[in-house]
Formats: sequence, C-alpha cells, structure tokens
Amino acid sequence: MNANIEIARRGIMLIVSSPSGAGKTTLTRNLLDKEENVSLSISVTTRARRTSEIDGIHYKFLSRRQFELMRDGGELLEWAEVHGNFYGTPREPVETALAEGRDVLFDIDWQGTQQLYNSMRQDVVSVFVLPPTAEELKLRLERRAEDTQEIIARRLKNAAEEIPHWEEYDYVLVNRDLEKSFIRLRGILTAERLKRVRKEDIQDFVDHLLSDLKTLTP
Ligand SMILES: Nc1ncnc2c1ncn2[C@@H]1O[C@H](COP(=O)(O)OP(=O)(O)OP(=O)(O)O)[C@@H](O)[C@H]1O
Ligand SMILES: Nc1nc2c(ncn2[C@@H]2O[C@H](COP(=O)(O)O)[C@@H](O)[C@H]2O)c(=O)[nH]1
Repeated sequence: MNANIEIARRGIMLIVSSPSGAGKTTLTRNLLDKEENVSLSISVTTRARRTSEIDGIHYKFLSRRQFELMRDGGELLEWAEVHGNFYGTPREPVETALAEGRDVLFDIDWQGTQQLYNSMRQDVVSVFVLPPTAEELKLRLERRAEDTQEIIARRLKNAAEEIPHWEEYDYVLVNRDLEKSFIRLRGILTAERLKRVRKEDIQDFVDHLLSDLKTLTP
C-alpha cells in the first residue's frame, strides 16, 4: 500500500458560534478560502437580506411560511429563533457531504449547536469565539455598518445571554488579532481531521503496513 494514501473518514461538522460581531463570519469565510475539502452549510433564514449579502450564497432568504414548511417537513437538521428571526440548517446537503467524507462549516448559534450535539455528537467539533472586550464588540458592529442602531443595541443585549454558553463548546477563541485567531481555527480543523477515531480504515492501513514490514525483515 502507498504510504501517501489518504485514509478514508467521515466528514467533520465544524461549528463556529459567537455573539454577533465577534468575528465568526470573517473567520469562517477565511477558512473556506484557504482550506480544501470543506464547504459552508448555507442556512435558511427569515431575516431581511443585508446589502452585502447574496441570496443562495450567504443565506437562502425565505418568507416565514416557506421556513415553516421546510421545518415541519423535516427538512432542517436544526433551527432556532435568533435576534427575532428564524434560522435553520438544511438537512440534505450536510448529510451528503459528511457521507462523502467532506467537512462542513456551520455559522450557527448555541441553540442550534445544542441540537446538533444531541443528534450528531460524534461528527461535531464546536468552537466559541469571544470578542476581546465589550467595547470592541460594539465598535465592530458599528464599523460593519450593516445594521441599524436599534438592531445593534438588540444584538449587544443578546450577547449577554449568548456568551455564558461558551462552556458548552469544545474550543474557545478570543478573537483579538484576526490573523492569530485564524491560525488557531485552522489548527483546530487540522488536528480534528487527524484524530484516530475519525479514520475508519486505519486498521486496514496498519495491517498492510505490518505485512509489508514482514517482507523487509528476515
Ligand atoms: N480580529 C478582528 N479585529 C478587528 N475587526 C474584526 C476582527 N474580526 C472581525 N472583525 C470585523 O468585525 C466585524 C464583525 O465581524 P463578523 O461579521 O465576522 O461578525 P459575526 O460574529 O459573524 O457577526 P454576526 O453574528 O452578526 O454575523 C466585521 O466588520 C469584521 O471585519
Ligand atoms: N441555530 C442557527 N443559528 C444560525 C443559523 N444561521 C445563522 N445563525 C446564527 O444567527 C445569528 C445571527 O446571524 P446574522 O447573520 O443575522 O448576523 C448568528 O449567531 C448566527 O450564527 C442556523 O442555521 N441555525
């Protein structure tokens, strides 16, 4: 057997959560640009589209009725109400990717993470991103200039309820320096991909290695 061969494994569900504005979207988009074999789970939402967003790329934007039809038809892996809007993860693309050994990145909140923990724990790796300070969180939301003052105030208020959920996650990152945070996030994915338990056919690989070794030793 060729020693460079890729060992087959199931895909990983890499979840990144944070209070609004801490930087999870920036970090996950960077990861998608730099890493192969990973795709973003595109959520459905009833939230209004921001000017910088494209339907079908950042989210699939739905009416409340369309969202309820998907949810009630069992088409969502998880769903939650966040900041007064509904968000959910379409089931089919995720299940297909994982079965084909492709990793999937999720930008979802703590409620969705809890649901995926309950249903798919063995596939989930979760990361909680914290802002360096409360003032910086507010500044980031303001500098992003995508939301009204009212929406920013609501998101900052909700941050106090979201942040205590950091303890439920596998990893925690304080996103002070973007480059350092990115290196850490990428490191988490790299290490998780190498975990022994994920390598479904590692035993076959080792058996071949041992049998080849026998031919080399008297
Ligand atoms: N380490 C950082 N230093 C300075 N600015 C940052 C850093 N990380 C992200 N930002 C900026 O902060 C703003 C908010 O980031 P981003 O949109 O990624 O947050 P988010 O956590 O995904 O928010 P939401 O949940 O609302 O989507 C963006 O303008 C982004 O460029
Ligand atoms: N439980 C889920 N949460 C989701 C999903 N998609 C996004 N989100 C979270 O909602 C908030 C707000 O996002 P924004 O784009 O409006 O700023 C943020 O915490 C996201 O992580 C989902 O499918 N399920």
